[in-house]
Amino acid sequence: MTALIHARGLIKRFGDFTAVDGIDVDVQPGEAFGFLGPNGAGKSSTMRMIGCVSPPTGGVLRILGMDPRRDGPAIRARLGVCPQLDNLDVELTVRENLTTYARFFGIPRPTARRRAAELLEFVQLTERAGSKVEPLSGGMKRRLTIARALVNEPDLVLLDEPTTGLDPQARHLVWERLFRLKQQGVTLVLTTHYMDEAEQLCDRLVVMDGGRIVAEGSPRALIERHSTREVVELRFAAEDQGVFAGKLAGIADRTEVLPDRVLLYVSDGDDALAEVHRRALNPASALVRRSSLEDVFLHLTGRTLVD
Ligand SMILES: Nc1ncnc2c1ncn2[C@@H]1O[C@H](COP(=O)(O)OP(=O)(O)OP(=O)(O)O)[C@@H](O)[C@H]1O
Repeated sequence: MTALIHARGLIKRFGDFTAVDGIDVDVQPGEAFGFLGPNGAGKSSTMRMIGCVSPPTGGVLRILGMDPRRDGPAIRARLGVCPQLDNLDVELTVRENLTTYARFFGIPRPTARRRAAELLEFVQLTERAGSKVEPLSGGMKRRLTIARALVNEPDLVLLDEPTTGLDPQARHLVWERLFRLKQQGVTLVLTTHYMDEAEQLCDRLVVMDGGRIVAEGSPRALIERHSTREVVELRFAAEDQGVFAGKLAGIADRTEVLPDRVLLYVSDGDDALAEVHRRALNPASALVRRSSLEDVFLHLTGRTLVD
């Protein structure tokens, strides 16, 4: 099977600054693939190269088997792009945003109208079809941007931080729609700094930090490889944090002391918490949870994903 995205040693520099530092990526048809990393990791710079709007400084990049340096327009015609900031046309109605965009791809008017109706139904905006974009909520605008990205029936959909800035309810609605697309076999490539988004949506992902890929795999495989089954999160009064952290030795496979909490990486959280209590340490709060991609990131980089 030919990879829809094939990158080897891909580099993006801005002057002396290297934003993407030699990454290797392959995305197969039907996959939901993610770039997970904190702000500044190089995710958007990578997406912009994949979207053929920013030329690579070095390395190999093939999109849909073509070379962005040579075949940019042909590639772009087969991509659906949902940029980080909504760039909808506020002068137009919701429906017109789709039909006008369809015209850029040379889609005949009747087809554009039919497709717009289907897509508005899909993103649950049919009732707003005739209204202007401005009064829509952030979640509605994002859903419209996703609908717009689907107008040309793309082979590959690129989503740059699809739920950044949305409230939890709006995020879930976007996730639900993206999940539907994934089920339909649409290839999705997304960037995110939300580990729950990556866990929910991505079949496979790369963790990026400082322009490099620091780990690659399915969310489950990454957690199994780089974390323990459970985590105990302990919070102590600020003045006690250092003292207590010293008394936790030997309880966990690994202990992380963060400014606001101590994390114990263990196979059995309840056992570990019982031992904390046996040592007469009284945290202000204690939580046992499963390991997440946040823990993977912390382990690999020594930093939290969202600061
Ligand atoms: N046009 C540019 N000129 C100079 N530096 C840039 C440019 N675009 C991005 N950068 C820098 O490259 C680095 C990576 O940026 P990028 O936007 O790719 O990161 P990101 O992982 O997508 O983070 P974010 O979530 O903030 O978008 C950052 O340090 C950024 O300041």
